[in-house]
Amino acid sequence: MASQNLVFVTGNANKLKEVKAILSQGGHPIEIDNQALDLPEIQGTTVEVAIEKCKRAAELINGPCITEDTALAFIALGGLPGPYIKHFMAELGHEGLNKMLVGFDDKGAEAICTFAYSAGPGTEPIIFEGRTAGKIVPARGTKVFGWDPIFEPTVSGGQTYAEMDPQEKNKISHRYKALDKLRTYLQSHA
Ligand SMILES: O=c1nc[nH]c2c1ncn2[C@H]1C[C@H](O)[C@@H](COP(=O)(O)OP(=O)(O)OP(=O)(O)O)O1
Ligand SMILES: [Mg+2]
Repeated sequence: MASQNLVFVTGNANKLKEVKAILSQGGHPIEIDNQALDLPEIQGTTVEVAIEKCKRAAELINGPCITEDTALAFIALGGLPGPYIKHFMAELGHEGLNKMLVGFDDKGAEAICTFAYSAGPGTEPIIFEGRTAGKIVPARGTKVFGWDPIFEPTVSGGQTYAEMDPQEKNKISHRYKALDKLRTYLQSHA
């Protein structure tokens, strides 16, 4: 990156908080600015959604930027709701999301974070993906961020994301893993 700060285009305050926390750690902290735009999101794979969203963001702010898409993929449902989790979450809530899996033995799920970096309008965004495996459980913990209360990562010792200390979540999360790749890219292209 050049000397200018990176702009993270997101309307989600909780995402921004975690991204700032994760990128402030390590030897070379990366500072980011935020623009809270509600970008249109197409249907498709997590990568297709992420690429189109980032292209649109770069056009709107007319400069380099990053965007982020979060998906929650239920294994028994072939990866759905996936990138559509926001709408499923809004309509069904934690209880409804659990009920979607009632007929299935497999409660496995994967949290997927897809960052996209655009060097500016007209350039092809680059994708950085992070995945954390776990399962869907009845809600436990603080109801602060989305589906955190119903996602129990495999490596958390039985805690849901919402029961974990935020710093602990940020060490194993889908978002952390994607940002780790983005950080490596930005540092080697400084
Ligand atoms: O770590 C997380 N833990 C729990 N819930 C989460 C997490 N990360 C995103 N979420 C929720 C927010 C939204 O309901 C959906 C993703 O939708 P997504 O379009 O990527 O986010 P958004 O529209 O809120 O913000 P943005 O302006 O960056 O698109 O999953
Ligand atoms: Mg969104």
